[in-house]
Amino acid sequence: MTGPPLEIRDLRVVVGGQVAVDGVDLVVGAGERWGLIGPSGAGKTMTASATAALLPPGAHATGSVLLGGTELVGATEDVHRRVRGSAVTLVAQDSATALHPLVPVGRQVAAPLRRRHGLGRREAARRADDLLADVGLPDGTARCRPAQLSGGQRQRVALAAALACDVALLVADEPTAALDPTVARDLLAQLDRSLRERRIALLLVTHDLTALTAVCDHVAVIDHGRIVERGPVREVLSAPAHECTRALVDAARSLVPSTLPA
Ligand SMILES: Nc1ncnc2c1ncn2[C@@H]1O[C@H](COP(=O)(O)OP(=O)(O)OP(=O)(O)O)[C@@H](O)[C@H]1O
Repeated sequence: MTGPPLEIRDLRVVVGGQVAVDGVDLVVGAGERWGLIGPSGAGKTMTASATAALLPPGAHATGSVLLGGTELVGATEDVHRRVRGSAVTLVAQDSATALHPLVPVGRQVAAPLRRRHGLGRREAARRADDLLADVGLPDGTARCRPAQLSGGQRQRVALAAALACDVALLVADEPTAALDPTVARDLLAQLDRSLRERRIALLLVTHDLTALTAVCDHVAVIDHGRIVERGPVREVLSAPAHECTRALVDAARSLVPSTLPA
């Protein structure tokens, strides 16, 4: 890999005739954990989708998104397919729904290990067991089908599958939005540990400033498709300079007064 895990320059995304992302610049260095926050409709998901080579049909991107030196903007679907799972992987709010309902989850975690890393069946199964244990799932989980697991356990399986890809950058779009607060907190703690151990960089899209402070070291605030403020999480949240950031911090404080930096 050459260059940082992610380097976005002057990214513009037009979708449905609307400018969803309007000149975003963002560099995520090796092992850095960036949060992307902003009001609804600000362009967070479109930025994350462009980064994960997963823009919806009809969306048109210009500018540059370099993943470990590979340009995604204007690249063919072949290039996009190649970087997904080798340079970047996405965990979304509904990633668990992407699991096949009839296939034991161990085989689903093992699949990228076999496909991308060429491991044999036994070795891949052993690695999948390790990964499921690493994300805090009990022994025997590998044999379960998704319906036998809770929502939080299924999101952990999705995280294990993402870690199996051994990428430099994980993009997570509201990975805990569908979980209750306790389960969400545990999953975020797990995400934090897993990324630290592997030195994987993160781009986390979230509405939840508690999640942001739990996992990220840096934050970028996006409004109307533009980044309006960025910096270390504690600095930005304790002294927000832009009115959009102030509104997000005030709203979060009114809900959970004690969990944000003073
Ligand atoms: N598939 C689509 N077709 C047309 N317009 C879209 C599509 N997806 C998003 N948009 C528009 O692009 C803009 C940015 O959307 P995006 O989903 O990136 O916002 P967001 O910041 O993630 O919002 P939220 O926090 O509500 O998920 C919005 O104006 C939205 O209406």
